[in-house]
Amino acid sequence: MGGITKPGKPKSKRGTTRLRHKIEKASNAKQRKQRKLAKKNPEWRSKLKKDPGIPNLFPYKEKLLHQIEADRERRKEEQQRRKEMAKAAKTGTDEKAEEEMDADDGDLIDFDDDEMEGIDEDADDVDESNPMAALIASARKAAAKYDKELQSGSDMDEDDEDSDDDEDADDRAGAIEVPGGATSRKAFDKVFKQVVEQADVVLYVLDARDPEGTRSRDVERSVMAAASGGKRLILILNKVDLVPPKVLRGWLTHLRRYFPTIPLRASNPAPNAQTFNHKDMSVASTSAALFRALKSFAASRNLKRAVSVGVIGYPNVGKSSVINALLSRLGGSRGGSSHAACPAGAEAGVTTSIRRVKIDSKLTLLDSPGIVFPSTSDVGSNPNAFKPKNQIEAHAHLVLLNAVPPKAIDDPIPAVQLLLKRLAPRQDLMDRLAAVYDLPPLMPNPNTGDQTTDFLVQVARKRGRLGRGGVPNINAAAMTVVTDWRDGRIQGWNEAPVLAVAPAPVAGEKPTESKTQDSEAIVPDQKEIVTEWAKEFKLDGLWGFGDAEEEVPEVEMS
Ligand SMILES: Nc1nc2c(ncn2[C@@H]2O[C@H](COP(=O)(O)OP(=O)(O)OP(=O)(O)O)[C@@H](O)[C@H]2O)c(=O)[nH]1
Repeated sequence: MGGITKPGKPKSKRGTTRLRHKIEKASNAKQRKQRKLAKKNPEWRSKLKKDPGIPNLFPYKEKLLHQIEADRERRKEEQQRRKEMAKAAKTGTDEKAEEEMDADDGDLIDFDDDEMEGIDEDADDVDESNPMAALIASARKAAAKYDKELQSGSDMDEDDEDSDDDEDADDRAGAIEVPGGATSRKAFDKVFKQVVEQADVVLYVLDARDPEGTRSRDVERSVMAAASGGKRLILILNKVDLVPPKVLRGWLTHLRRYFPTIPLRASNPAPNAQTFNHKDMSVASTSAALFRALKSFAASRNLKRAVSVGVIGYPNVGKSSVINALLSRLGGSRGGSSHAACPAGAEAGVTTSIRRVKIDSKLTLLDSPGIVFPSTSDVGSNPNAFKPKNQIEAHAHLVLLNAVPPKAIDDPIPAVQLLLKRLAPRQDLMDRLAAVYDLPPLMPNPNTGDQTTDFLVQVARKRGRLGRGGVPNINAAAMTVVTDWRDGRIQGWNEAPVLAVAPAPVAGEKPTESKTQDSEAIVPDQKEIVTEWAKEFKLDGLWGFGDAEEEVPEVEMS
């Protein structure tokens, strides 16, 4: 036996190379075809989209599951009822049932709306077998709708220049790192120094919502150091549309104890901002008043050269808007953004980085604003400044002053906490805040006394700031709140400090005012200086601005 093979039989079972290749080719072709078919098959996609559900660690899981379950039950009951009524109507035995069914249809729509918290009627389109997915989808739709609304609002803005400004502001804000120590700080400080040095009139822009918070005594001192040389400092109380007239009056009275102060609306508000209707305080009229004051000053100086005007202030108070408002008064050429091409009237031969725009033969505008960065020494020297408890609160305060660029805000939650703390004593403002997000009245948590987390969870759900598995992303919600605050969609302001009045006026005598609360006066004769300067700027007409008793008008949505 062993080893002998019969002649004529093949030695091995191995096929020919040609056959092997043929089989390989056919197999590859078959696999290719299967892959192609699988791609076309819709099941393939839906398999991948498996909902991961709510993570166990999510603190509101129970609540959410309950809600989903109740939702499902009610929907089932409604469906059952509709079925029965449809059956009755079909048999024609009960006409009433048909009517009822019609009415019920309306109810059902209402019910769906309620359940989806009024987010979107289209939410019904999504897969009903997965309520969690439906909830997330509808919330996302609401977020998209809201973002679109904001977008179209800014597109519809009458003044294109404003939206350009916003972009510019964002760009520039992005360039600035957190105030206090970035490399770009040096460049900004240099511009600030140049503006103060070169300007005859320094316009110090303050935010009307928190004038003392955006006011630096150090800056005022540095400008005043050059006052004997004829430099003037004027306070510009900007964004007056974001505070009620009574609050504005209080601040004008307070600030005019230090420097001549001019109220201003430098720009139109952001879309959906909640503004107040002030008599005679439009963008055009207030910027015209400022322009007139500057022209009066230039005329009173009667110099051979033009008087130069510089603008300084905290980030985001509206410095560029003030420059643009003044530039827009140039005949024909719309100021546009501060980065617009230098108008033809610009003086040649300027060696610094600051451009000068010639407004007329007597007036020149330095068209780069000087940014004032908040400093801790201000808090010490300003008796009216907010005193933060710790580092976190100090940062939150800066965020609420809009002095921190959005990219540099790592944790916006403390800012929302501080905002709620400030608004809490004013029930009307708390109610308006709830209304902004379409929430029920805001209540402090009975256990912690704090409502920040509860509030942010609700905002996240309303605005579709949801993470994986529909978990509310409270960080993103907090950022939304911070942006809404920055753009005036959330109302809030500080009231001016009340001046102490001597207790018992002698009969027949006028009550005498005691010293201002600011014990450290900038110069001894502040009152005299303010009066003298006001004359140079012919502010007498403006002096009574806002003094007349006025009713606080209704809030107006822009
Ligand atoms: N409601 C309201 N918003 C204003 C007013 N003036 C300016 N703004 C808005 O405030 C935001 C900041 O304005 P900017 O002029 O860019 O402020 P800025 O001080 O130059 O800002 P930075 O360049 O970041 O320092 C913009 O969204 C403006 O539209 C105003 O009078 N009322």
